[in-house]
Amino acid sequence: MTRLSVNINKVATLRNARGGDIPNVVKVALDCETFGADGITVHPRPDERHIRRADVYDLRPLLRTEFNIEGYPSPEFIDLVLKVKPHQVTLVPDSPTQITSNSGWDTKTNIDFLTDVLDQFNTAGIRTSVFVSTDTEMIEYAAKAGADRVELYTEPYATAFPKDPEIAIAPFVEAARVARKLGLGLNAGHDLSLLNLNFFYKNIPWLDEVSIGHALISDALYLGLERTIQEYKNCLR
Ligand SMILES: CC(=O)[C@@H](O)[C@H](O)COP(=O)(O)O
Ligand SMILES: NCC(=O)COP(=O)(O)O
Repeated sequence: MTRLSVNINKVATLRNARGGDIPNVVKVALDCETFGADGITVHPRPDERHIRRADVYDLRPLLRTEFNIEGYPSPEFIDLVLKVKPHQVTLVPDSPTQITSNSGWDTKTNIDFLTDVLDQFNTAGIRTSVFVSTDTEMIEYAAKAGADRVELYTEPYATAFPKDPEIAIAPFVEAARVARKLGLGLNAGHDLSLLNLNFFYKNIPWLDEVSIGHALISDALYLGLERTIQEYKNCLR
């Protein structure tokens, strides 16, 4: 079964636009779970432009499904994750000024850093995932660093999909096979949508989890949150 983790960053973006508590991020997360989400993902960024540190603490005791925290492993991020102890932490190589994640790790260059950080999370009993491109050497070094899983950065797939789905998926199938051979679990995310998700799943059915935010929350404006989550779940069958 491929799990759907709903990324609620964009719900916090909307909340922050007015400075109040509408929409309430915790309520939306709990509703996502009620509507069928298998997990909740947040990506607290240093400027707290969407998810705030306080949201992460508020969510932890109330969620009933898997909690995945993504982010760059700065000392502050590591401290937050070790205190909150989510089910999974996903390491992303973002600089503080980035608009959104736009690449996977260079796991070879950063092997010492990643090994040290992953060791801290593994010791704390938190499942670890490393955000990577489809470059198979990067996946091999993620395994060497001690990751439990890799998350494939799917923006290049989403961009190439409308023109030629077969060409778009090919490097992802190869990367997924390499990850499986290395004994790594497999996640995927970024720009997955109702348009491209089912084809991705059909080609890589051993995928453990997808985390989806931007397109899913946008679709919910038209379809409502409950129907949207059901439609995304239908893409994973
Ligand atoms: C790690 C990743 O793929 C990102 O998609 C991220 O979690 C989304 O972050 P923003 O919501 O800040 O664009
Ligand atoms: N890890 C990817 C994620 O959580 C959501 O990415 P997106 O759907 O907002 O592009």
